[in-house]
Amino acid sequence: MSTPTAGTPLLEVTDLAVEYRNGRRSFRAVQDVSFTLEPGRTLGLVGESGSGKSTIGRAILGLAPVSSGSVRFAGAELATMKRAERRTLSDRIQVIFQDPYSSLDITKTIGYTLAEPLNHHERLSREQTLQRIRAMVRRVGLPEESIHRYPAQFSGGQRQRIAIARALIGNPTFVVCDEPVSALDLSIQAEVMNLLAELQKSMGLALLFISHDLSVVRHISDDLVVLKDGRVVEQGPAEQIYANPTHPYTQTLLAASPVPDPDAQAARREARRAAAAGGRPSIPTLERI
Ligand SMILES: Nc1ncnc2c1ncn2[C@@H]1O[C@H](COP(=O)(O)OP(=O)(O)OP(=O)(O)O)[C@@H](O)[C@H]1O
Repeated sequence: MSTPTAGTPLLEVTDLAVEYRNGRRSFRAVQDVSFTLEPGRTLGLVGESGSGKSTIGRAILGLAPVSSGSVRFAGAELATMKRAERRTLSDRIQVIFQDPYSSLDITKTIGYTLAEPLNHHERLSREQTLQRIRAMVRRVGLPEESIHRYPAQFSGGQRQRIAIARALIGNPTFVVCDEPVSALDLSIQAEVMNLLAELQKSMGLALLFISHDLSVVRHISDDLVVLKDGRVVEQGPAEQIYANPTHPYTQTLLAASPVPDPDAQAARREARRAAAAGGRPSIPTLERI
């Protein structure tokens, strides 16, 4: 499998349709969805509850039934890929879910949880494994001694940091982030989003960032796909869509975004200046802007 270079899509979703079957009944949750994601970029996938966002994320991960269309990752067709072959990609494709408990084994120490992906894919000595784990734990802003503790001994925000560490320790190129901050308090959401934005940049990750909340994806997304009832209603560069949403549904979603706050607006202007100067803006606060 080739490694794409900048300008070449890492992920190419074309005319995707997903149909859930329950006995003789079937339900088409997603149809005619197409988008691309280049290495090192972030695509925000937004829409109301039930619009099909998680279904698309799961289809990419091989967890939802693709009925037609194509999902290509680094040139390989994922939609029809056998499970064993897909497993070989698990060091390159990772996922962060809303609820960190779903990706953390509560009976295992954090050190054990972080060692697992490394043991699967890399031949490291015990000392090298420990070094990688300690470095990753520090990188997500937790003390090194965290590796001896269990998930229940951490707050929700800290647990999400651990889930992020687990997803990233094997150096993936692409991460599906499915509502990763929705279950967290607003102030903690900002911290975790800043962490994700920093790691995305420093590790050159491509992110598919799923959220029902436009204000959450605003600062991190290069491009946006807006979904309604399983179909794309609008897509393009994020700044363009935020500045000039053309579809009434996007306008409604944006209008439903909470009322601007003067401090947050000033912070946003500052962030735009930073972006224009060449850097990706940090996310100063995630109050509803
Ligand atoms: N396993 C399933 N079987 C049948 N229908 C499903 C299944 N999973 C999801 N659906 C339906 O597919 C539609 C899209 O669901 P999906 O979870 O993808 O939406 P979403 O935009 O991620 O919403 P939410 O944020 O609430 O999860 C919904 O109508 C949902 O009820």
